[in-house]
Amino acid sequence: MRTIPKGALVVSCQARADNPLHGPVFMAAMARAAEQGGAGAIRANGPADIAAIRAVTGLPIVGILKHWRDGIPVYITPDFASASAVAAAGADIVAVDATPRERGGETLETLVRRIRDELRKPVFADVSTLEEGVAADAMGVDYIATTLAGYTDETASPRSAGPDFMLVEALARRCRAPVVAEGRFDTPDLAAEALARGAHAVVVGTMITNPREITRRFAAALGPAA
Ligand SMILES: CC(=O)N[C@H](C=O)[C@@H](O)[C@H](O)[C@H](O)COP(=O)(O)O
Repeated sequence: MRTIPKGALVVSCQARADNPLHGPVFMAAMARAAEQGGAGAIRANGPADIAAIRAVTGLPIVGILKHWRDGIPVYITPDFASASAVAAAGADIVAVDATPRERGGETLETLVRRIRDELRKPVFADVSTLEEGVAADAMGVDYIATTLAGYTDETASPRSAGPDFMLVEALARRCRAPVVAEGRFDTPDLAAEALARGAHAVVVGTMITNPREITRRFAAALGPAA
């Protein structure tokens, strides 16, 4: 069974439908580039991308299925059907939103149990607070990640510009499961600092796999061209 190695850089290869790099061909190429650059695992969204990435790499894949529904805040692998699709596509580990928000399906506890017992996959819990991480830990998840810090009503204001190091540290102190730092790790130094503060691994998405957003940041820094 593939697991996330200690100290690994996990590269998130995701591109939404409005992104010119959307689609399995581009995401598989991103994953190959990430592997060649030294990634220890890949995070990917949706069965098509996951299957294409599975075909080109032996790295562990943390799979999710983003599913937006009107009026329901939880969109990262919200239910067992999504988790099953992610596992069937070849993910080694299934990541789920582990906040206590309305999820429009089975309870988080049931979802975690079914992924472990029926799909026989480790569960990667995306949380936004220490309390959520501690609760997920008690449910027996295999990894706890800071993915949603800054993206829930409770944590969005004020959303810090950088990563939530306080949460990484607090989770690492309190939880049995390894803690993965994720969200706004925009420089190599920030990623290295996460490990020093107790993270088991670090997920980096935007700053490695989203050239449109990287370009925006450079363009904004330069200001309008004459
Ligand atoms: C909040 C949410 O939906 N996060 C998503 C989770 O899969 C992705 O859109 C992020 O890119 C990923 O977490 C990596 O973070 P960053 O791109 O900041 O390095």
